[in-house]
Amino acid sequence: MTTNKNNYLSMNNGKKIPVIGFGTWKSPKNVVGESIKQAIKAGYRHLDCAAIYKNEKEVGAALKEVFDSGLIKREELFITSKLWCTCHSKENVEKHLKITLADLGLDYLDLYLVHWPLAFEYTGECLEINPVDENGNTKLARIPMRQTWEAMEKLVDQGLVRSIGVANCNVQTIIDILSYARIRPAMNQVELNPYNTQQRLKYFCHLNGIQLTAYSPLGHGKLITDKVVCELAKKYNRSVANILCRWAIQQGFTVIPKSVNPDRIKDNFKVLDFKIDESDMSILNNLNKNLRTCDPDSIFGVPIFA
Ligand SMILES: NC(=O)C1=CN([C@@H]2O[C@H](COP(=O)(O)OP(=O)(O)OC[C@H]3O[C@@H](n4cnc5c(N)ncnc54)[C@H](OP(=O)(O)O)[C@@H]3O)[C@@H](O)[C@H]2O)C=CC1
Ligand SMILES: O=C1CO[C@H](CO)[C@@H](O)[C@@H]1O
Repeated sequence: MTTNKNNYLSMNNGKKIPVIGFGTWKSPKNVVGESIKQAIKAGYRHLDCAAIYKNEKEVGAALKEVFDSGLIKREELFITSKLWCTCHSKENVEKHLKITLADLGLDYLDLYLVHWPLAFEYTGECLEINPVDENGNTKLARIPMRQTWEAMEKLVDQGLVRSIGVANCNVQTIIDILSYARIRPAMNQVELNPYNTQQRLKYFCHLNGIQLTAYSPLGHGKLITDKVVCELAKKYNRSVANILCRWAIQQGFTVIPKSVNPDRIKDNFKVLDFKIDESDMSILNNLNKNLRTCDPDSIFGVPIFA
């Protein structure tokens, strides 16, 4: 087994999160388990899951195998999951965390995130991405973020989750949460890559002690063919994915590339043993075009970043 060379970042509650994690969105049910096992063997100690990815049962089966085989202990892993937008009411927050825990076969999560600062009508235990009315408009629910956040805080009190945070939050939404939070968000997981550098959000989160996780670090695959990044990959004798993940780590973010390909899973982890020069970091930052792969306007018809 590969030696665990994970580096960690400290969150505002003193808990540590490995800087390199493993994404699971769009990992099909029949391969996600194998990819989780390969990731753990390659050295990943941080797994990024979500109820809406609809593969948590399969992730859980793989975790059971690795725990039962003695390959790794539960406490050596940092496991994140996320509350979907249809489950924001105070009753549903605890109910759906417990469904996620049962699916993953765990008795606690290291980090539970509110997946979007958006509340949709409840669709029952079978989650829908966005329930729509007869005109195709997303059915929003009148549930203030404060209700959801207070329910998230209770999960920490009960010992069901070690840390809580948010995803896809802009500066304004975080200011709102900080105005009533008893437990401050430890993490904001957002789209971060050289096409979407989010400098203002980075500055704000840093000032307020909130760590950032870079999701879609490869631009959901789109950045892999970028000419500038390909040139830098040649210069450093690294893969394009390595350059992109290293860019995120050097900004102080945790990063969660996804792959179901065994060679890429191994390669994407090799980002802790080289450094990109400051001048090349600037070249990467200059690629910014505020491009969002996960644009809530196109996914849900709700332009929350406008
Ligand atoms: N909080 C949120 O709202 C969101 C969270 N996320 C999280 O972030 C994770 C990562 O983001 P994601 O959008 O999946 O996209 P990534 O930016 O990680 O890119 C994944 C894509 O790149 C391919 N790929 C992976 N490694 C390589 C490589 N070394 N060379 C070439 N191609 C590669 C993958 O294909 P293959 O599998 O075939 O290798 C896949 O198509 C998600 O899986 C999820 O866990 C993502 C979006 C939103
Ligand atoms: O994590 C994510 C990926 O899948 C979801 C559903 O399509 C996205 O909305 C979300 O941001």
